[in-house]
Amino acid sequence: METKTLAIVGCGKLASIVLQALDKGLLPDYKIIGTYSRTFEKAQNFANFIQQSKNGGSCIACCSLQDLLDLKPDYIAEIASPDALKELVIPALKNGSSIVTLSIGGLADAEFYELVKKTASENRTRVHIASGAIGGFDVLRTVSLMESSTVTFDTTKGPRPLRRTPVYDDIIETETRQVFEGNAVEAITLFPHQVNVSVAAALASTGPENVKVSITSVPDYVGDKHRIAIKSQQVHAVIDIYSQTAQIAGWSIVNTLRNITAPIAF
Ligand SMILES: NC(=O)C1=CN([C@@H]2O[C@H](COP(=O)(O)OP(=O)(O)OC[C@H]3O[C@@H](n4cnc5c(N)ncnc54)[C@H](OP(=O)(O)O)[C@@H]3O)[C@@H](O)[C@H]2O)C=CC1
Ligand SMILES: O=C([O-])CC(=O)C(=O)O
Repeated sequence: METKTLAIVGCGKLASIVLQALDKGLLPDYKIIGTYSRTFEKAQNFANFIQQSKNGGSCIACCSLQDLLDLKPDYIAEIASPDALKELVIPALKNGSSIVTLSIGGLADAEFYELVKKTASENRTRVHIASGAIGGFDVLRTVSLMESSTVTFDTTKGPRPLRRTPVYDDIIETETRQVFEGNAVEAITLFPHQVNVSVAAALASTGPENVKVSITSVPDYVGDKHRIAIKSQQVHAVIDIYSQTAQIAGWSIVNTLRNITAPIAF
């Protein structure tokens, strides 16, 4: 397999897992040639780490998204935010770069999603939706091909990640409450950093407008628990995933990158 060039957009907590994977030799088919983040110093720290890693090489810290695009990477790992994905996805695909993304919420709008599909297809590029903190996209997509289905997405969280959101109320520090019920488009609009997973599951199945999402807050709850249920005439599947931290999401970027170049793909 020919080596692919990779650039990272968003040099935060989860992106640092990609660097760990590089350093451990888990990304042998990639050269990370560029980094970009809202705060230049973070992009610089990432680039320095990559240059010093025994499995790294020359890597440029970029001052702007355009500088990163000018490097013409084969792949861009977007690990920043749904707004960053919205900003970069069309120019990147037109530039010949495929995207691996964690901020799937940026694709919740149906019209924008169609434009992304069309742009990728016209430019022979692709968008890879990382499984993030969930899984089961294979079942969701397969059942959706077979027959019509209904899909629900239920999340349990502690009050802490909800503190700076519109649904926050002191009561959730001491009492269990359902704090949100709506579809996946409404969910990601209210919680842009919390429910990318619901948009991902929805895009894999019946669509963000059609998946019913609920969020329940439980006092002192640590981590996130997600239950995805798909029900059709022939199949009923329930996917339950608990994770204590969001690290699984960072590792899912690594897994997606490895799958892209692997002789056997899952
Ligand atoms: N699908 C999933 O399961 C999950 C998805 N996520 C997504 O992954 C993203 C990253 O999470 P995490 O690493 O924990 O977050 P962090 O806040 O630790 O890292 C995000 C980084 O991206 C940078 N950034 C934010 N917006 C932009 C932008 N517009 N352009 C360039 N850089 C930007 C930040 O800025 P700065 O450089 O100023 O620090 C920061 O360094 C989340 O925002 C969320 O969208 C998160 C968890 C699970
Ligand atoms: O970490 C999680 O469980 C989910 C999350 O933040 C997201 O989907 O944005």
